[in-house]
Amino acid sequence: MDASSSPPLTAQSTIAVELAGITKRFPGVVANHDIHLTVRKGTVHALVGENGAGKSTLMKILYGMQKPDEGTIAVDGDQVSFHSPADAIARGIGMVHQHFMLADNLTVLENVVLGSEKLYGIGGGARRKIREISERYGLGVRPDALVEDLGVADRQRVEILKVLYRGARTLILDEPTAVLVPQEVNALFDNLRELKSEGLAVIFISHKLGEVLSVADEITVIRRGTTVGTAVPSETTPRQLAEMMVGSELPTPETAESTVTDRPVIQVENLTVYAAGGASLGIEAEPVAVGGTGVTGGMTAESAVAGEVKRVLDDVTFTIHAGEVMGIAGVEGNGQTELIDALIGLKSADSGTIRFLGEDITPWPTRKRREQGVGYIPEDRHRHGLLLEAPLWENRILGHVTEKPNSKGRGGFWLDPKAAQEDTRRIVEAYDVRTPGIDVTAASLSGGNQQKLIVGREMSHSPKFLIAAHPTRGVDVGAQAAIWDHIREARREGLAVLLISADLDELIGLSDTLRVIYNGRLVADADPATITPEALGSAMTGAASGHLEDVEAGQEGDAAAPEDEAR
Ligand SMILES: Nc1ncnc2c1ncn2[C@@H]1O[C@H](COP(=O)(O)OP(=O)(O)OP(=O)(O)O)[C@@H](O)[C@H]1O
Repeated sequence: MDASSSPPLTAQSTIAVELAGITKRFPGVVANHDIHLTVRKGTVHALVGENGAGKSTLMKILYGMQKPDEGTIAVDGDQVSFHSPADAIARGIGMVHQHFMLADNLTVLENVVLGSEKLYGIGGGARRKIREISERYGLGVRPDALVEDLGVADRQRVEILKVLYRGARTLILDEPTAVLVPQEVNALFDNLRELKSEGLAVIFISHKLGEVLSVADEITVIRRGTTVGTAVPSETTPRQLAEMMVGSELPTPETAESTVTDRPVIQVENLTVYAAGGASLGIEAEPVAVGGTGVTGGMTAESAVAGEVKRVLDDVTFTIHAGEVMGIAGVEGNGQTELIDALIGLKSADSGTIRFLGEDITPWPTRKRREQGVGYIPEDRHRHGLLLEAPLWENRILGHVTEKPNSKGRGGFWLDPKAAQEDTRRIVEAYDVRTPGIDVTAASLSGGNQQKLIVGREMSHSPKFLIAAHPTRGVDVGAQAAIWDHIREARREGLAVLLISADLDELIGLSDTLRVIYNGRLVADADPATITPEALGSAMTGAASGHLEDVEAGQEGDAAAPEDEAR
């Protein structure tokens, strides 16, 4: 900054937030040790570091969710002491969490005013304010839209608007791009630039180092709980940034050779699932009585009148062979969740069949599928992957209580806590789960380390078919490479994988075959060796179908690849 510019800005007046000497201890862990962070107004300040480095803890301290053991916080030059998020909000600090906190069945306006009714009321005043903020920062938020009808990117904009409505001048965004496709990431970055130009400060946490370098003005690197330096984006590469994070040179990732065989492991034919409640993809549908109850209670094909009920999965056919990773690209909400649920048995097929190693498993319950070798890395690790309040080793057993020990002596731990504890120690070691021990609760692990534990657990059972939903979401670059290596190693031994990921680099890097899902249908396929993230991203919005290389060459196809094609 040019200090002689007029009117002169004192250093203090340009600083939004200053954290000094922050230390925070948990039993067995020093999460933050003497951390210093200065965030200037009108900038995007990125915070990067390995899983468990202490980023979230630091942000929870700034947002009043946790109290530091030592250190000071200054906002706009004033020393503050926060006892709750309400205190932080009152001083203009806002946080957009990775897991959105909106009520689906309420409108945008209702969600925004909830808890802040005193600010602008609940009617015309609130609506006017929402419109004003939306226009000012280019958020494109409609106050009367129902949140459940909104896609992920729109929900995120509502969350951002919500904190701006409460008067935030410093916004903390915790891994905001993890759930977005490239086009949506660009739109978010445009929004952030608008916020900057109005003098707001944004603290941006991300593991995607390329994005960090493109959007940040300043970068602070945290390693093992302490600040190790700052980086200037124009003079830094993603690799250099990663090396600052880990404190050593990164190994060059191995290149993957194809291991695809011609032995089908999973064969899905004409799989169709109807929306239980109608318009889950945001398309109008007639209400239809749902047959059955509980999680497997989808309606029967007979009860659904064609054309009236939305097919959330529409005539889906594919085969995955031993040694093959099949990636599915798609904007969230296009049938991925239903496909996963149908494969693991949480949702019943309304028509079509699922074969596993030649056997028709369509009527099988989840437990039987799991016992026979279907591994499952769920989309929502908190809801389906972990018992947050249970110790790590009990989480090791979760979902595998009925299994007999396999040839490697793993599994069947229900009556054998010692074996579970031993295997948990092995996973902690093999997957580099950063934890003081295996008796701490899953809740006390950092997000990325929770993910590593789940992946380790599922891989331990030597699955024959792995459903992997966002297997490296929230995981740092080093741990991502390690998880890929584990999956590739199992693939070499014949594992078949269905990979669903919002990370297009991961889809392209790990898959042997690629499909695009749109509106519940597999509309396109691509060769991971040649496709670009941009072309894939564009097909995900429904802009292209058929074989994507053909589309680029101007010969649009109309169907997915032949189902038994092996590479
Ligand atoms: N409530 C808690 N109780 C005990 N330990 C905790 C608690 N919260 C965090 N920790 C520990 O503090 C350390 C820092 O965790 P933190 O969540 O801040 O990391 P992070 O940098 O945000 O990681 P990630 O990238 O995986 O989200 C970790 O070792 C974690 O296990």
